[in-house]
Amino acid sequence: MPHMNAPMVRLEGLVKTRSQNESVFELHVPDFRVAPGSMVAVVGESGCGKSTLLDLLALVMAPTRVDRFEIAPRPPAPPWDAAALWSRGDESSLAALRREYFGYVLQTGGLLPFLSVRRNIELPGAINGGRPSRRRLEALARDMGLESCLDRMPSSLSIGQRQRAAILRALAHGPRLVLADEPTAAVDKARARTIMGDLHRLAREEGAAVVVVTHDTDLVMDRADAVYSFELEVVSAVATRSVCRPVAGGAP
Ligand SMILES: Nc1ncnc2c1ncn2[C@@H]1O[C@H](COP(=O)(O)OP(=O)(O)OP(=O)(O)O)[C@@H](O)[C@H]1O
Repeated sequence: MPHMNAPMVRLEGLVKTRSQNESVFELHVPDFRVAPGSMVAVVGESGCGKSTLLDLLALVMAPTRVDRFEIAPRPPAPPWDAAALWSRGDESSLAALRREYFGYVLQTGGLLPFLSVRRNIELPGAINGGRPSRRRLEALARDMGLESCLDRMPSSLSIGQRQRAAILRALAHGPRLVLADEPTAAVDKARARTIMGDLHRLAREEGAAVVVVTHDTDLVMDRADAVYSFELEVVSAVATRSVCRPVAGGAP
């Protein structure tokens, strides 16, 4: 079916300008795409614009300019025109898109310490009025090796287990786009590899698109379907420009 390879996220000609005191940072994203079932990694040195790009993709930060910004969570239904939603200031549609179709994995997991792992995983769905079925949740937990962890409190889990639980939480309500900000920052290299592998496999099985931001290029080079990086240019004493492009051989 032709729509199977249509990008879930398509970003073209984006510019985001951020200023702080007298310094100005300008991020350029000429062409960024993520296909369903694929994992795209965003790598680069500190300050190159990774979090800025993730915030733009998460629809929590408005682009300064953008030629095309489309999100197609349910092909063959036509994509949402995020550029038009931003230019109309349609916050409620942007919020609905985020709530219904997006999942997030944070650096340190972000599990609430006073709820069991199961309740943590059910929470986003409960807020949206649709918690995952017990069967789905337990099947996913089995798949992630977390069966025995569901009814425990996060503090009794290892850091690696907590991070896998956070991935499970992001995926349990069936998001179409998963945004992961340094999801392996808190674990050692061997665990980080396993977690990245799990994230990729689950995304593929679920047909979700994943964008993962990381400092660790080695970790994602042979795992991601595409890798984007940044060319940072100091324009003047106060201005920096960063251009986000696919790394050779990693174009989606
Ligand atoms: N709230 C803000 N207001 C203005 N400029 C900001 C703000 N936050 C970040 N910046 C600037 O935007 C640029 C990109 O920051 P960003 O956080 O996206 O980089 P990053 O690649 O995620 O860095 P790190 O790996 O250190 O988290 C930096 O020059 C930073 O100083």
